[in-house]
Formats: sequence, C-alpha cells, structure tokens
Amino acid sequence: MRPTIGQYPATRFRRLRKSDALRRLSQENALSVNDLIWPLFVREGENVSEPVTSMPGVQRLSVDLIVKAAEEAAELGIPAICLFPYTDPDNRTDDCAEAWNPDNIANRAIRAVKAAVPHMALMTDVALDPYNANGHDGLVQDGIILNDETVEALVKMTLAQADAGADIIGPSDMMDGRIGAMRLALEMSGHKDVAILSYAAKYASAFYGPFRDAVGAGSRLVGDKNTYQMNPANADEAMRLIERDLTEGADMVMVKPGLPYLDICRRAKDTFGAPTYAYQVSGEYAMIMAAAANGWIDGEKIMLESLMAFRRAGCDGVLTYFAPRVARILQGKA
Ligand SMILES: NCc1[nH]cc(CCC(=O)O)c1CC(=O)O
Repeated sequence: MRPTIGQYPATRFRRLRKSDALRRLSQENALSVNDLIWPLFVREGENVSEPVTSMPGVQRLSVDLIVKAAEEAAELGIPAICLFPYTDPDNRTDDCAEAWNPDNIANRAIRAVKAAVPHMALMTDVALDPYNANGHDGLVQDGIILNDETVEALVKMTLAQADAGADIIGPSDMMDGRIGAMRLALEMSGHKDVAILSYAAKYASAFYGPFRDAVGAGSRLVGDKNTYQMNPANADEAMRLIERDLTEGADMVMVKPGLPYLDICRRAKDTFGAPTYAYQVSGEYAMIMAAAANGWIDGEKIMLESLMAFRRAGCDGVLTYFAPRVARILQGKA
C-alpha cells in the first residue's frame, strides 16, 4: 500500500494528534489482554515462592502457588500461561529421562492447573535443558548435540505433556524435524487437537541469561547453543525455518527474542500470515526492570510501549513476564 499524502498546508498531520479523542480514533494498533501469554516457573515444594534474582518480580513457584497464579491470570482475562520447570539437581541427567516422566514437576503442574482453571490455555515447554546435566536443549555425545535422538526424546516429552492436559506444545529446542515428528505422534495418540506453537525463529541470544538462572541451566551449560539456535545475523533463514515448521504442522510460530528482532516478526507476518508470536525474553525484562529500579526510565510506560511495538510489528500475541502487570493496567485494575 502506497500512502496518499497531500502537500502542506492541505496536509497537517498534527490535526489528528490534537486531542486524545482524535488520537484514539486514528490509532492503528491496540494492545489487549487477549494478546498475552504469561510464562511461569514451577518448582518442587509446598507454598514456596523463591525469587529469581536476575528477574525482579518473578519467582519460582511450587505447584499450589502456580495454581493460584493461573487463577489470577484467568481472573485478569489472560488467555494463556506457559510453564517452565526448575528441576531438582538429582533429576538432571545425561539421558534427560525426567523430561518424559509423567509425574515430573511440569506434568504435575499441568494437571493441577487444568483441574483448577480448565478454560485457560496451557502452554508447555519442550526442550531438554531443564533436565540435562549439561544445560543443553538436546542430548549430547562427545560434545555434539545429537539431532535425531533428541527428536525422539522430545516426542516422548510431548506425549507426556499432552496426556497431562497441555493445550499448546511449545518446542523451544531448535532441532530439525521435531515439529513433524511431534505432530505425527500427537495425531497417532488421539491428541489431534493439541496445538503446537513452534519456537521457529529462535536465535542464539545473550538475552536468555536470566531465564537460564531461573531454570537452573545457566551454570551447567557447557559451551554455547550456536549449533542449533540461529545466528543473530540471519533473516532469510528465519523465513525458511518458519515455512518449514508450518509445513510440518505447527499451528502458530514464534520469533525469539522480541524487541531486537521486530524485523523478523514483521517479515514473518507479511510472508505467511500465520498466527505469529514474539517472546519478550528474560533479558529484555531484566533490562527494563533494572533501569526502572534505578529511576532511569519510566518502567510502566516502557513496558506498554514495548508491548505495543510487537502488535505494530504484526504479532498476534506476546509471551511476557509483564503479563499480569499489563493486564491489570488494561483492565483498569492497576
Ligand atoms: N529451551 C530453552 C529456553 N526456553 C526459553 C528460553 C528463554 C526464555 C527467556 O529468556 O525468557 C530458553 C533459553 C535458552 O534457549 O537457552
């Protein structure tokens, strides 16, 4: 679309900025509570809320408190939460077997949340890092991240989560061929209505640091994730990955991190028109919180502006640790 513009003074853009009413009337995009997915960290215990130091305002919660958080999200109208496990050190092994244990902490939390708030969409994380002795998203042999063996493990993990009641499977691992394998396994096992939100364009990013603290994978990580996550210099490759995942049976696709990759969001939406999500990741959250705590920025305004940027870039929704805070503001409950 080529914009039509007249010449000054026939055209004065300030006319439509004159009042709040005119600004609202001519606003192109909107942020709503329907656009939010709230990531939560679950851990063992009862009535435990353990702060994540590098993510002020974020805690690892025991299952009973995860249920409370899910109820709070439902009351605020947030359509979905996403669960990430903090696994006990004893359950982090080289074979990652805890990942597909039907009674692991993530699957117990899924069951508890679905029992308490059945109408809330529950998204899960499929990747081996919270269960891996070496912090990687895949099985490791002689320093190599094994692709096909990892995909088999991810399929087992997916089925355990679907059995527990997951609505949206979120593969964050970046192995090749996992979407097709998961989709086939879900079809064959009677889980044909379980959605897949693929972390399709996930970059090897330093913005994930605080998250790795939260799930306890950072200190264990041997080496880096550059052989499976994307090179931040690439954009065409992201389009090919998104097309590949949609073709293999993903219902929704994600770009991650968020704000530094808005060009990828816009291109993805324009190219495929598929349900497109961004993950405003832990490092983005931590930067805003830290600068706000220092009084250097207005944290609330920057939170709202950054989330609106995702909508402007074509995203249908955002995974954000700000979800309950922004929902309260949008619902007039702040
Ligand atoms: N499977 C790993 C995973 N799943 C979600 C995040 C990052 C989320 C965030 O930073 O908020 C990561 C980190 C990584 O890839 O190392």
